[in-house]
Amino acid sequence: MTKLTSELLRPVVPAAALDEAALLRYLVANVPGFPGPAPALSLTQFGHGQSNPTYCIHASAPGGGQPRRYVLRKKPPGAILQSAHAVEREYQVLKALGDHTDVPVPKVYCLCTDASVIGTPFYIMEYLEGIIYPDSALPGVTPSKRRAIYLSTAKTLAAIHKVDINAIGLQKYGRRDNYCKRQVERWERQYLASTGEGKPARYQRMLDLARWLKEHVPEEDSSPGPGTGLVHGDYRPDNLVFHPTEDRVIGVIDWELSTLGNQMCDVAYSCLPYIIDAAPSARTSYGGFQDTGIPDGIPQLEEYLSIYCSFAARPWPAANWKFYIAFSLFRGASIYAGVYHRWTMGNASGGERAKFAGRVANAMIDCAWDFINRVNVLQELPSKGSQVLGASWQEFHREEESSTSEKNQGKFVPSEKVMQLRKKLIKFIEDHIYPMEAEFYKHAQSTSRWTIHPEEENLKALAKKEGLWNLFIPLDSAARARKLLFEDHSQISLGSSNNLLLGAGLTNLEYGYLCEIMGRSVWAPQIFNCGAPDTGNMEVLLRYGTKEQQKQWLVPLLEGTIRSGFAMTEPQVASSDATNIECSISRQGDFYVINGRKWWTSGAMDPRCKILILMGKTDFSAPKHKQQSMILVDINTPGVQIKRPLLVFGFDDAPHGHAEITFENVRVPVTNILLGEGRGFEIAQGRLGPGRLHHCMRLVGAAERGMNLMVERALNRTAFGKRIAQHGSFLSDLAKCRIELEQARLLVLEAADQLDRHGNKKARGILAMAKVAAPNMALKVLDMAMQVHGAAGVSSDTVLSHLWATARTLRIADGPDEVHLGTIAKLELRRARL
Ligand SMILES: Cc1cc2nc3c(=O)[nH]c(=O)nc-3n(C[C@H](O)[C@H](O)[C@H](O)COP(=O)(O)OP(=O)(O)OC[C@H]3O[C@@H](n4cnc5c(N)ncnc54)[C@H](O)[C@@H]3O)c2cc1C
Repeated sequence: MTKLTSELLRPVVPAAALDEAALLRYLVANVPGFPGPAPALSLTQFGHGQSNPTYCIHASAPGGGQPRRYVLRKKPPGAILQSAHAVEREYQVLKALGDHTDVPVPKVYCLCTDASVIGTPFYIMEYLEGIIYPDSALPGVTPSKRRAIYLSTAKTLAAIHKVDINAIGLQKYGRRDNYCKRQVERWERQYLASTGEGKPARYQRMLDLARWLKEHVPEEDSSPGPGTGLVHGDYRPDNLVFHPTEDRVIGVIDWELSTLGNQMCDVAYSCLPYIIDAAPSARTSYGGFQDTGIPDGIPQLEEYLSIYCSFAARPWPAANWKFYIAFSLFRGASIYAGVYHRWTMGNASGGERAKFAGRVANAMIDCAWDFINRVNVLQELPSKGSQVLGASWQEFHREEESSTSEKNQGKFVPSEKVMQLRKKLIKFIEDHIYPMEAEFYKHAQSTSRWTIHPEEENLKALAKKEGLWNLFIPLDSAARARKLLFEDHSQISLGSSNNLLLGAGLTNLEYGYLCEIMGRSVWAPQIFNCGAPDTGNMEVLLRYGTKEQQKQWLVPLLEGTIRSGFAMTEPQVASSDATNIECSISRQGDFYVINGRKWWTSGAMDPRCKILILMGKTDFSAPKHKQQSMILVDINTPGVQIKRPLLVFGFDDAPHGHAEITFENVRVPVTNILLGEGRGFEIAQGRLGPGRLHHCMRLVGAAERGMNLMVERALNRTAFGKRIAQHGSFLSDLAKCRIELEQARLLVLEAADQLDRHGNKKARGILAMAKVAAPNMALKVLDMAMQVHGAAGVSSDTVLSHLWATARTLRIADGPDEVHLGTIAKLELRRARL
């Protein structure tokens, strides 16, 4: 169940009606930009939440036009507990955060402390249209989205906790020391005030719990040191507004309980869904995820915590976890007891649900005692393991990366420019691509599979805007195209808002550090316009295309408005030996006529595919390596027929696909020949060198993703009384995977470096080594990752099986292993003879 902010609005109940005329006068005078001079005003009320009544103001200017919306938040009417419902403090913290930090909060406009206007103080803030998830189990949300929502929740909490309170003027917002001690006393007092004679019944176990907490306050609570600072105080899903389409928090709301203090209380409170389902309802059972099972996609508690710890740079909280959870339950119980008390007096703002709040309060108290009596509440990790968890696996590697680059020495140390691009890429993939993977898969399995998911084009536009576009283009190829296309000052417009169509001026080695990142998701490369076979085809056009060919086909490929295919392989001949190719290209006047059958033309099923580079024979009687030519074929030329999509272990890789295609008397202009008749092999060498290496780079990235998923799984899954990560066999397999991965990565980087320094021909030995090593390594790592995932690993519920299937094809595609091994062996023997 998800709710748009607007869906939470209800008509204002008579008891909550405000003096609209007085309010309007105040708004016109005090809210900058409020529609004036005499706007029409209407009010609705937010139906969720149990604390300060919150209204939506709809204001339209007299002449009509789009009404503007604002949010008004006020103290509840009637007698209220001292220090509760302090809207003035909410306003103060929202203003400080909004003005000085990146913490997502609604903008505040004004604070009215004059109770004569509408009966109580209130403030006005921005209306955020977004999604609120009232149920922590996120029913009706896809698993990948659930995961993204939880990760964003953890990261946003970390962002709040990292705020420098001195820098934003909140140093006097509360005391940082002895927070828990003071809180236990405060909430005990509130509980006593909400229960007892003439009020709802008091539960003795709550008073016992208060005593236990006072006796177990952690040592760290007594000083204002690390781990203290801004505390939200009620950090849970329904106080977060998410972006309508992206899974990120756009507004943290309800700061009523915020103060300075011990931030681990916020963390534990945000973890309560794992312990208890505290939503007030008529239920009698309140088990959290750890009792009822974690909904698919929601990370394990340890992972959620590790993300928080890594982003907030906080140590693993196992030592005092029992206290913090028990405290959160205690505080929750006191809050609910207050809500229930207000309901019995008829002034709870949360409507009918408040009548169940008393029941939930008692369930929280019982749950706290059950938790206290448990032997193990959070995995005590050995110091090294907890370091990894505390920094999260990805962060751990990121830290390693940045410390390496800081030293700025050694052969494979990326430059600052590359590191910046790499960071940007990682962020882009984590923020925009991982969260869409499940959706892309769903689309690729639906009846619309051969169409493009609209979000793919949106993400391409975003990637281009961020300068993450065509990064694969090597310096020398870019230089040639730039010269050809622009030197004569012709009016060729690249038609793009940025000038990055010819890449970022990177060497193959530099691109290696980036291409690897793209390999982590099968959907990523094309979003950065760096997917095969387009990159190889663009490379051919960049290096060998005439000016006219570049204008017609290269420019739209660079723009990403069309896609392309490479048609070499034929079903009837062993195509690993390209001299076998039989497709004929015969000249007839101003045309070439093509006849033949191709298969495995990747990308040709894509509706955006407009151009094929076809390899065939122009002269069957020429010397063996001079018979072949490459020619451009518009896919819509009469005689080109797509016969069927081929499947790779059942994956058809829609919407790009791998096509079987027939060519029957296909006539293309002679100007479509590339470089000249008989020069196909020459081009193939130029195309396949970098292209092959890109596959290897991506395979390193795919393996790294496999490692990542494998480690996360092993840390979170228990078998035979231990985490999988604690079983000896796993540890040695994991270590071996890491060794193989690093070996392959170094080989790939070395090949890229040699390609840059010596060119294709001289680097062919090391290129062949990388081409054999990378897929075999990736297969081993991904296989191990699948093994650790058990049945889930071979299903389509994780990305592993698809990554594995793709890696397996690369022991064949772009030349089978045996051919590359032959190249390596020949060079070895030749060296021995010298
Ligand atoms: C997913 C995928 C995508 C592809 N995309 C494209 C594409 O876009 N365009 C395109 O043109 N092609 C593409 N291909 C085809 C691919 O390039 C060929 O499959 C590959 O070149 C091998 O050719 P073949 O299938 O005819 O195998 P064959 O040449 O028949 O070889 C079969 C086997 O024979 C053995 N063998 C071959 N040579 C030797 C040797 N010298 N020594 C010892 N053993 C040997 C190897 O075990 C080899 O696997 C793709 C293939 C796949 C699986």
